[in-house]
Amino acid sequence: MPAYDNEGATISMEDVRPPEQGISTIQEELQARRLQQMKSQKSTVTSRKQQAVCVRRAHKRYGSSKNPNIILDGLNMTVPKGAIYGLLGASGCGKTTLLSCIVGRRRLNSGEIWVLGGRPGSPGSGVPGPRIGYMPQEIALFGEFSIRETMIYFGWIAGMSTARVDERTDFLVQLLQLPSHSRQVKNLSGGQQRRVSLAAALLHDPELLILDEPTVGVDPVLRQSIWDHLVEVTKDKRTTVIITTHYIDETKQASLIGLMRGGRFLAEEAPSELIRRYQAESLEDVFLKLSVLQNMGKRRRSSILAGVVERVEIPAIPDPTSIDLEEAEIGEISGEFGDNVSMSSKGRVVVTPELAAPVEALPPDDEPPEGCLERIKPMKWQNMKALIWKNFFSLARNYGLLAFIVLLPVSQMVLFCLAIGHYPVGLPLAVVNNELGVNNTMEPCTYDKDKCPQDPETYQWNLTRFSCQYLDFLSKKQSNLVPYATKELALAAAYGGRARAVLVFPGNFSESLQDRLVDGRKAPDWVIASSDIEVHMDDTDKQVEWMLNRDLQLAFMDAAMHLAKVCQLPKRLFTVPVYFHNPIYGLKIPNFTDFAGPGVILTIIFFLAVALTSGAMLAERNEGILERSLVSGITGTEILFSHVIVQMLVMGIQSGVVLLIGFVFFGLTINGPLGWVIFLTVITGLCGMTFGFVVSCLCDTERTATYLALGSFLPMVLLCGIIWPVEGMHFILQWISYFLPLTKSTESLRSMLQRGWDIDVPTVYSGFVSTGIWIFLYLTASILLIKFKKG
Ligand SMILES: Nc1ncnc2c1ncn2[C@@H]1O[C@H](COP(=O)(O)OP(=O)(O)OP(=O)(O)O)[C@@H](O)[C@H]1O
Repeated sequence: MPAYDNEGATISMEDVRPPEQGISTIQEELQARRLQQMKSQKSTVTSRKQQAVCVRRAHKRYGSSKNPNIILDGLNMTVPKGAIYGLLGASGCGKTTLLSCIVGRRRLNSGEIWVLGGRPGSPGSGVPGPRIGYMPQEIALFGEFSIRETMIYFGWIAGMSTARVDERTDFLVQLLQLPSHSRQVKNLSGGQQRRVSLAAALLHDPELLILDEPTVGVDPVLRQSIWDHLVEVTKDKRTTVIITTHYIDETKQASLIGLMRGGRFLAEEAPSELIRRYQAESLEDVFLKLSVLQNMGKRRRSSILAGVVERVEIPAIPDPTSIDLEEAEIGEISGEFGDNVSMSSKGRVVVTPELAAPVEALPPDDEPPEGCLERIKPMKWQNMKALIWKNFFSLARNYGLLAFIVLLPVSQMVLFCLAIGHYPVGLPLAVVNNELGVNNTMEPCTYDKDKCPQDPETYQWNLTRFSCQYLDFLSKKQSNLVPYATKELALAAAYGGRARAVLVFPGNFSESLQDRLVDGRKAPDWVIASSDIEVHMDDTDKQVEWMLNRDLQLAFMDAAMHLAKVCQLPKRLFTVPVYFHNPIYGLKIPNFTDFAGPGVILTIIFFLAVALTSGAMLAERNEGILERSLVSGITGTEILFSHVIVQMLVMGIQSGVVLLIGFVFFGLTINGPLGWVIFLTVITGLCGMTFGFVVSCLCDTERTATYLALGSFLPMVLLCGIIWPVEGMHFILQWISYFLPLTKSTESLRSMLQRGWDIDVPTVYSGFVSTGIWIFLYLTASILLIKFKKG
């Protein structure tokens, strides 16, 4: 009767026992079941709640439903209170997955789990929480912490006083032969680190100890003393232990052994029972026999098996009425062991009578399903204290990170202030000045600066070499004027990339200009044409083209004003009749650094916070520390808020550094309220931090987090009005831009810094409001992701 078939490689345990014995045992068993059904039963749920751990019909798969990787396939497990339960199985068979479902960190796809009388994760169950001591497979410790600090962290979470932690630490250091408590975890050997991890699980004397391979890298003597300790703590039945190990023989001291294979238990028996049934000398022998069965491959017949396993019995049911009815129906032990062999048996789960716990007060029944918000638990002071302390010390001990925190914003701000927004100077301009004659490149372009070309008596004008006057003023803005003999040569230089613009002055430029200005009505077209400066520009670089254009026009205005001045005429007589007064806000000479400064400051603070926070969170998660903390009873909300508190300090330092460099050292304009400027900068950092939380919750690895952070960086910089006004974007992008976290805050900061506006102006306060909303959204998203993104 194969209950589990693996590609036709099923070997039933019925195949390996004498047929008459198999039949009689089954008949007895069926009769016992019928009897049991007729007897009055304890409630199934109540009996399950009285076990330390009870798993029923557990199904768990990874991957999509189309391509599932089934890990638990209808698994049943019963761990009585006070037992040491050895969970064995081939590597990758799902032991860790089962344990993380038990501690409430992963959810089953279907099935039920009771842990210490409650459902993991349900209110009042205490699981996850200090009722459990969990040692995960990874080291899951802070490398920078000493042994004592590690114990203080986990002890505080478990609600212990520091004095009690010290007392227990002394005991555990001795028991587990650890070095001095002041040694940093990162400087310990792998085996020592595992023992510290075990000590952290044992520290608070939990009701249920879940130890995932605690004896890896531990010498046999110490391994024995660990087992002795486990036996000791389970003596009074207050503590239950579930332990996974690859050292099979050490589990002979366990009360029960669960052999996992193919998503179910192959056997769940007392070790002595297994040894008896397989008539083996030791557990190693039992497994050796099973391994031989495995090696025999896909052959079904018991003739082969019989040679190896002389006689295999179905375990008797110690007391059929002691097992709940539903369990009896599904209590078939089935599964496989090894790669090719699967076995099934009508065996019973052995519940050793002496291990059955006395009836005691049980946690309240599970409450009806709650809404998302109700599931977010309030923060506990003891947990916050431990987390803030841990975050602060992790930071303070990491000198490289500290240097990064301070030096990165410094270098970025210095680079921005030095590199961005300044006027391009020294651009090569090709000048063909035909006013100087054929030898125009040789002849010095001079003019009498103080002489008015108008005769003071006759008022006749005699304007000469105005081109030189113009070039003199132009050279104050752009000094790299290169003379060329002909227009063709100058254009060739521009086409060859050796000149950014070509200026050509006609031969009679000054004369024609004079005719045009003095009596424009009589000026023929050729006079108008030859009074123009001919300009050919390389427009590839728009920024350069605009600045050059402005210089060329301003140089003419300056030269004309100078002419008016020396002739004692009204200063603006010859200028374009459009007069620009001092700007209402901002500087008369446009400064791109001032325009981009606010956006760049906020971008630096925002993305540094994203990088730091997501990096810290992912490191914590990938090293297993986050998981372990969550199992210890810390909530996602507490983790996030503790990071917020410590990162606020970092944010304060970074904001101070960035603002100091920008405003004090590089003199960026600051006309507005400094307090609000600092506050906006800090809350933008906070917003970045919360975005970092979302990134770290969404991504599983640092690499994907980096991609996501980088992927959001460029759109943010492009669309938030940092380097280009939002009004100049496509109207759809303008809409998108208004919904991005840095748009409103950049505009707000710019208005405070350059316009000097205060918080009561809508443009200013909308930046604060928008940032606040984003913080709330990001924080809520991360809390929900931490809460619900399991397994
Ligand atoms: N997060 C995950 N996503 C997808 N597959 C996973 C995930 N975690 C584990 N698995 C797969 O589930 C299977 C069971 O893994 P698990 O870690 O539970 O095994 P295990 O019995 O504890 O192994 P070992 O003894 O080597 O620690 C493995 O095939 C593993 O690759």
